[in-house]
Amino acid sequence: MLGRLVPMNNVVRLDAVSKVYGRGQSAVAALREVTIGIPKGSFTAVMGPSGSGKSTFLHCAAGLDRPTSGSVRLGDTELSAMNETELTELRRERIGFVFQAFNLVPSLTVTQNITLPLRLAGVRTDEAWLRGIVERVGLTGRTDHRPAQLSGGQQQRVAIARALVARPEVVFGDEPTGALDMMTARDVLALLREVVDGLGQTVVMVTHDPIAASYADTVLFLADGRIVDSVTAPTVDMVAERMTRLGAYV
Ligand SMILES: Nc1ncnc2c1ncn2[C@@H]1O[C@H](COP(=O)(O)OP(=O)(O)OP(=O)(O)O)[C@@H](O)[C@H]1O
Repeated sequence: MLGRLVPMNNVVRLDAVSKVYGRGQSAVAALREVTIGIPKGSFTAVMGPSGSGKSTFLHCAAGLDRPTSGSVRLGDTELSAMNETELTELRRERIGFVFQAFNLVPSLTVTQNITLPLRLAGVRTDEAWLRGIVERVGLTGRTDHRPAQLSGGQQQRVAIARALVARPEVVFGDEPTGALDMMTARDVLALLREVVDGLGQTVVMVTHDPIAASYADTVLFLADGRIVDSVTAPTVDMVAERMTRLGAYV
């Protein structure tokens, strides 16, 4: 049924990925044989009831955690074969992250926060690219400010710029609008949409919010560790209806 979601140009591919936490009687199967491809230049939202495996999916797909079995590939790179140092390097150089808590360094300016991943990787900043990113996220004129001088939405824009600065193959978001009020959240979601449409970036975002999910091209629904449904060109109502059917709001 999900075959049409797995074309050849996948940036990320999970094959039969399972994740079991703990052992014996206390073992919890958080993911069960999940197979999915994330096409290049797509915006994917991952939804599901609490405990359905969303965070585990994101962590396995992004090389933050290892599956118990199965394969995770970023481009042609098989992640399960990598050691911790290699995974750290891969995350730094090839993956962008945007979290609910913006995770900015308070003592650094906007520009210094954005370019931090490059400095950690020992890579020179491409000034023209940086200017373009800063402009795209709407922070021109704020580059010397510190995080405390910015609103929540502006801080998340810094985090998005930081996620984009190394030209990653994919950006993973874990509830990126979870800490924002609705209006600000919509601005940030529109920015993520624009990053996909304008830069061809691939974005995968875990969210509880049907409005947030409606900005994506495809919504994947997890239940009990499995992808049980997907919706393309989602509307808020379609997403809310699916979530209700999965028992998320009852
Ligand atoms: N470190 C862990 N040790 C043991 N069990 C865990 C661990 N992390 C997650 N789990 C269990 O795995 C299952 C999936 O958890 P996960 O956090 O991926 O779900 P989720 O959909 O992200 O939930 P939520 O929406 O509440 O954040 C749950 O049953 C959870 O209790």
